[in-house]
Amino acid sequence: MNPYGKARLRELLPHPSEGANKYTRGKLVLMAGSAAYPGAACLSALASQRMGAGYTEVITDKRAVETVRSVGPSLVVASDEAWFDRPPAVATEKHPCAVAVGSGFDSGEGRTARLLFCALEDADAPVLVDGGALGALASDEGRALCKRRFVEGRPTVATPHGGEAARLAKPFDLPCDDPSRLARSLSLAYGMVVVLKGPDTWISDGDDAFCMDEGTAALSKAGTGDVLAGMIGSLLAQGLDPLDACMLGSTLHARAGKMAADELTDICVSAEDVVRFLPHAIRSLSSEGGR
Ligand SMILES: NC(=O)C1=CN([C@@H]2O[C@H](COP(=O)(O)OP(=O)(O)OC[C@H]3O[C@@H](n4cnc5c(N)ncnc54)[C@H](OP(=O)(O)O)[C@@H]3O)[C@@H](O)[C@H]2O)[C@@H](O)CC1
Ligand SMILES: Nc1ncnc2c1ncn2[C@@H]1O[C@H](COP(=O)(O)OP(=O)(O)O)[C@@H](O)[C@H]1O
Repeated sequence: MNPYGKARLRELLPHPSEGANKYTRGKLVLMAGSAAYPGAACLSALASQRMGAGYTEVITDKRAVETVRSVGPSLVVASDEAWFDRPPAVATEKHPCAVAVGSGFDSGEGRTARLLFCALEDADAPVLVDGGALGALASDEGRALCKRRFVEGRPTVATPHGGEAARLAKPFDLPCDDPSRLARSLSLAYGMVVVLKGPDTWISDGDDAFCMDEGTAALSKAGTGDVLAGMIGSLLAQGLDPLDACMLGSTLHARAGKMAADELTDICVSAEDVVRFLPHAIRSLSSEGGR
């Protein structure tokens, strides 16, 4: 039975406590964007802020810095050149944090694997892997680092679409015809929580596989996956358990897409609209009755 009914999801909403400050609410270090795809970093960062993280710091290619800065003055933005000299992200009970890496990365660039491996190796905090970094996760070194994080109890989450999931499945020769089975087998093979995106989204921690089927084809537009990565990263940064963060983030993303389509038509919805309608999705979940 799926325990993620309305009541459970409502309980997971990360309302700030009375005495909260931006650090106690959680910091997402978002390693995203490239010269080719600066927009993905913008979408993920705006989604992270809307989803409640107290502090969203974007680490991006130096050629994308100004673009990302221009979408939101409250974003803290830095070039990835200084990344390797920084102290690693460490999550504590007082100051939760998470790292999201890969949305808008260019899989053809050498920096992609370097940044991913550095995040997987150093971060003593949940790490979400998305987009252009998923190919490097499937490499020998990526798989070994992921397994090590699992053994050490450091959570990793991956958010592949069907094409990216097939790349992750290849080194293990996993069959890709059944999404529920694929989400579960990828989770077990890598030691991570998997969000396998598609018309239905399958979420697995290796033990269970849950279907999130509240989406709409209006979401099938470039950038909506970058928004989802920012939302789930933000929830991880606020200290939610990885499976809870994936279920709540995916459901709110689907509902925001539906509410946007109700107002704008299923033709017109863009990734930016999903971010814009997120508050409506949160308000509707907060006020809904029922289990
Ligand atoms: N505004 C921006 O900056 C944006 C930046 N973005 C960034 O771009 C980077 C590259 O990401 P990407 O998804 O565009 O390309 P890639 O990883 O090569 O996969 C595409 C190939 O996989 C296959 N495929 C199979 N199933 C599939 C499915 N369900 N959904 C989609 N594809 C599926 C399909 O092949 P087919 O099966 O059709 O032969 C297809 O040819 C990444 O970092 C991302 O974050 C984007 O988010 C857009 C907005
Ligand atoms: N037909 C569909 N019905 C419901 N949701 C969909 C559909 N097509 C795509 N989506 C959702 O839209 C998002 C697309 O993510 P992704 O493929 O990574 O796009 P991008 O890389 O362009 O950001 C996912 O959350 C996916 O579940």
